[in-house]
Amino acid sequence: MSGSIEVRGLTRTFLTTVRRPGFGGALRSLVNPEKVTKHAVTDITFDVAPGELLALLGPNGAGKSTTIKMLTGILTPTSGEARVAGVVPYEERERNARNIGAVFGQRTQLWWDLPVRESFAILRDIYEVPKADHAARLKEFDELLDLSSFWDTRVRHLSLGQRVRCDLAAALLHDPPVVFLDEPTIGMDVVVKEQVREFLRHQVEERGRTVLLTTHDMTEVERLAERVVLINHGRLVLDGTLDEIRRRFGSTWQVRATLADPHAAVEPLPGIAVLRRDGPQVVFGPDGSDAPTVHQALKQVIERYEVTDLGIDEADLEDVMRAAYVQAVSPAQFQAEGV
Ligand SMILES: Nc1ncnc2c1ncn2[C@@H]1O[C@H](COP(=O)(O)OP(=O)(O)OP(=O)(O)O)[C@@H](O)[C@H]1O
Repeated sequence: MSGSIEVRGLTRTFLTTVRRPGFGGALRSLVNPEKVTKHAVTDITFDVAPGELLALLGPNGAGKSTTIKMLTGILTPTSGEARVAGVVPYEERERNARNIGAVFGQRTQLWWDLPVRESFAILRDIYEVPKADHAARLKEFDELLDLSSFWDTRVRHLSLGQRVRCDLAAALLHDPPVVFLDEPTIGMDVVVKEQVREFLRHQVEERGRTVLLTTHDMTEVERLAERVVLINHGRLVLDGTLDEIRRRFGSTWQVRATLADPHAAVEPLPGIAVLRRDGPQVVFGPDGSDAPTVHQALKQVIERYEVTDLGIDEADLEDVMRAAYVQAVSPAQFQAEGV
């Protein structure tokens, strides 16, 4: 089954009541409530290919969770449409549920008062997973997530990291082609975070699952995603690979090379300027909007010059994304420029 995600002009508004200040205001709101329309997600279009992991990024309140809720069938869009593994999620909720796994890092979907293993058994029955398949998957998940040391514990007594690992396993026990993860590693320590990332990488690379992930953790994005979609105030402002985004917004890399021949002539390379030269020490930097990524620049420098030592300084992804948020004010402009 193809695990693609197709999103076309997806829009969701909420009608909310404004509370007027003070006691008199509260009374007036009761008698004559003032309604305002909140635009949570506006005209969002993107695709996720089968077997791809896409990071959906944006500041607090940007509309990430609302988007995921529409794709998991929890919310119906105001307009636009979406297909997940060929199914319109909010029209065929049950069919969609069989095709997807979902983990919301902030809350569990397991039975709070049951030992985890019993929750797994209930899910096996709900999804009608054959016993042998269920056992094989649990074994695989245990090897990757180390669950057996606590899966006889009630969910309410698990630590956050243990609970989310169980949530991940529970979400994948029925072998869905598409997985939605809304801040799965929030609040975890670095060791558990890394374990979860390794697990996710395995699910994408070895099992071919399609993953849509939201996170505020740029290390996570760097480790897991090749492509990101950035939304701000409910609108898509950027859709591109990390390389493209780094090239466009992270133009602060430098390559420091020590030449074998201190007198060698040094010239600029395509998209690469010579920033400084001091004997054998040469510092290269990006030149213009078509500058290569730092890794491509490194390759060009090594191919062109004989060097005895190399170093790189690169803007970290956090800086790059900050620049992207600030600059991506006009979605039309960036789409026109093909970013
Ligand atoms: N049920 C609702 N009723 C009214 N407004 C809502 C509702 N759900 C979300 N919103 C509003 O829609 C906007 C988008 O919210 P959403 O939760 O999708 O953002 P988010 O990008 O997931 O944020 P965060 O990173 O903080 O989780 C926010 O302004 C939020 O207040």
